[in-house]
Amino acid sequence: MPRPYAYCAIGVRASSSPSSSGYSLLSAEERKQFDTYLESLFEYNAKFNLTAVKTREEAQERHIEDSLALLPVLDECVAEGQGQGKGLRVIDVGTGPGLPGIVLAVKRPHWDVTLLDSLQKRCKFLEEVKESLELKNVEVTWSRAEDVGRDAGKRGSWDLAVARAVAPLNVLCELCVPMLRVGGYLVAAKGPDPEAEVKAARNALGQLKAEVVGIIPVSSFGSHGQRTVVVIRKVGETPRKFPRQAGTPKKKPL
Ligand SMILES: C[S@@+](CC[C@H](N)C(=O)[O-])C[C@H]1O[C@@H](n2cnc3c(N)ncnc32)[C@H](O)[C@@H]1O
Repeated sequence: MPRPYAYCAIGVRASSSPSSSGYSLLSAEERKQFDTYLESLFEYNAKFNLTAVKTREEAQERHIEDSLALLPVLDECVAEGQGQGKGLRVIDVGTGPGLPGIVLAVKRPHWDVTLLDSLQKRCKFLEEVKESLELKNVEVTWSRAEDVGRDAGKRGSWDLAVARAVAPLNVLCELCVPMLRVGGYLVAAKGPDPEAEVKAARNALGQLKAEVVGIIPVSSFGSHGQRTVVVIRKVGETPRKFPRQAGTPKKKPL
C-alpha cells in the first residue's frame, strides 16, 4: 500500500504510485550505456562480489530504476540550491558497484560525480565501468568516508551527497554531512518507513549542523513496499571534531 506524501520543505512532489518504468523513458544512448553497465556487473560479479541480484530484469528494476527514482528529488535540491547544476559536485558515499552514482552520471553528464567506496576491488570495477562507458564526469575514490570528511582539503566541498543501503541515518549523517558545503543536501535512499531512523538521527543532526527537510515517497517499489528518500540540508559549519575516526561513527553512533 503506497504511503501518503510525508512532508517536504523543498518543492518536490515525487510519485506515490507506481509510475511508468523509468527505463522505458531512457534515450537510446542512455539505454546502451546501462546495457553495457549491467553486462559488466554480471561479468565481474563473481570476481568482485558486486550484487546479490541474479537476473538482468531484477538488476534493471532493483538497481537502475531505484537509482533513477532519486533524480526528481536531486533535481529539486539543485534548483533550490543553485539553479541549473552545471559543474555541480555530487558524491555517492558507499557506492559499491556504482549505485546510484553511475546512473546519475549517465543521466546528468554536466554534474561532476565522485564515486566513493572503502573496498578497493569495487573501485577497480568502477574504473573499468568509467572507461567502458566513457564517463568523463566521474571520479572514483577508494577511501573511507570518515577520512574524506576529515581531510581539510576535501571537507565542505560537495553540493550533494547521495547514499543507498550504506548505514542507518544517524551513522550516515556523520559520514556525509561534513563533506557538504553549507546549504548542500544529503539525499538518502531509504525503505518505506524511515521515520524511526529520522527520530534516532535527531541528536546527530543537531551536532553536525543539519536538518531534515523532507521525507519523500519515490517511484520505486521494493519487496517491503514503496521506497522513500530522506532529504537533509546542511545549515551550518560542522564542528571540526566530526567525523570521528574511521569506524567510530558505526561503533558509537551520535
Ligand atoms: C550494501 S553496499 C551498497 C552499495 C550501493 N550503494 C548500492 O546501493 O548497491 C554498502 C557499500 O558501502 C561501502 N561502505 C560502508 N561503509 C563505508 C565507509 N565508511 N566509507 C566508504 N564506503 C563505505 C561498502 O564498502 C559497500 O560497498
